[in-house]
Amino acid sequence: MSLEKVCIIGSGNWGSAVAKLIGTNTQRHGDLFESTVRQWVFEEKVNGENLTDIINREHENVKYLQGIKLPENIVAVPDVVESCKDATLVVFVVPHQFVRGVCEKMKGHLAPNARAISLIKGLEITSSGTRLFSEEIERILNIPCAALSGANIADEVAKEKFCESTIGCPNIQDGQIFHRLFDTNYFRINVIQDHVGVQLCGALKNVVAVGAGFTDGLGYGSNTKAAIIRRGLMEMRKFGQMFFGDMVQTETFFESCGAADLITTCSGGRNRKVAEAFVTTGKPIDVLEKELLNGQKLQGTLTAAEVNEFLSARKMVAEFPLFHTVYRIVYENAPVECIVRDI
Ligand SMILES: NC(=O)c1ccc[n+]([C@@H]2O[C@H](COP(=O)([O-])OP(=O)(O)OC[C@H]3O[C@@H](n4cnc5c(N)ncnc54)[C@H](O)[C@@H]3O)[C@@H](O)[C@H]2O)c1
Ligand SMILES: O=P(O)(O)OC[C@H](O)CO
Repeated sequence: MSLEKVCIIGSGNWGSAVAKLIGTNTQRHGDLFESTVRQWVFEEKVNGENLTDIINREHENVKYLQGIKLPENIVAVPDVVESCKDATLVVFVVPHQFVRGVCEKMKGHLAPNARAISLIKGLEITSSGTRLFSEEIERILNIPCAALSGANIADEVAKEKFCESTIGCPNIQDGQIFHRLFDTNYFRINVIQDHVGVQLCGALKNVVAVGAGFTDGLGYGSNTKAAIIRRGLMEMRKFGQMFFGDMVQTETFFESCGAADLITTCSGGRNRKVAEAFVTTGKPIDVLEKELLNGQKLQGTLTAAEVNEFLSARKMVAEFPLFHTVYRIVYENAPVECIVRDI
């Protein structure tokens, strides 16, 4: 049996933490994976030097995951085609707004038996419909795509603080391979078959996190946060039931990708942090994203707009008061107090 050749598409905060996991596991499971893992890095200058050169020399992504050493078998590559050439396992971990452009460039360069896994927390949503990123990747690259999502703040995972994560993979054999690619004693994976539910949870929790950040900005306490989390969970499940029907299992909301991710993202995530600052400083979201995140990308406000466009087109915003209120506060100058008054 030939060894799986892994590539990672993306190198932000999560992409870098995941590179550490994957680099360790490809060395540990030499019976299954080639050791060398190429990682596509969106090239940029850091102190006048290419980020890829720094990563390959220092074995550290000094911009997106400072202070964490990456295994030496992780090789940063600035050209996306070169990074994915003949890969059999492709890990997608880019902010959701960049997925389509990157996939288009990769067409025709993967191994014929390639499979992918999406770690992206977002949905491709327009007024005409909603598409999961696994579907988008399958459509463009014509390969099957699983999903991984969980209560996983990148900095904590990189510091090896115990957590869990969920892989949704319809193909049981591929699920076992992805399990070996990601699972460690501090990053425990549960594999389920519901890759649709896993991705819905990962995308929609970001909108809830923005709402939770608003309540922090208002100085409300844990009880309010718990109410936002509970309402958010209900709307996430309702969204799944209404638009994906039997493809989403209720049990998935009890996995790490569901309730657990809501708790962590509403406590320690970037969406929460920027939303809190939106209330306390009065600055626009895009300004705060630049000031507070050092190049990292906010997903929740964009997803709030996309979800709202989708629901509006179906005249269904009233059925999702939390999602709609987050949208109104960010994009329509609704008073931030609406986050409790209108849900
Ligand atoms: N950071 C976390 O804790 C975390 C945890 C779990 C899941 N996620 C999800 O993982 C996905 C990736 O997030 P991240 O945290 O790795 O990224 P990030 O927000 O930290 O970094 C942004 C990345 O986008 C790249 N970029 C900037 N402009 C680009 C362009 N025009 N084209 C392509 N790439 C460009 C940057 O180089 C950088 O690598 C997101 O969907 C996120 O929700 C993040
Ligand atoms: O920092 P956030 O808000 O993008 O959330 C990070 C992870 O998704 C938490 O699991």
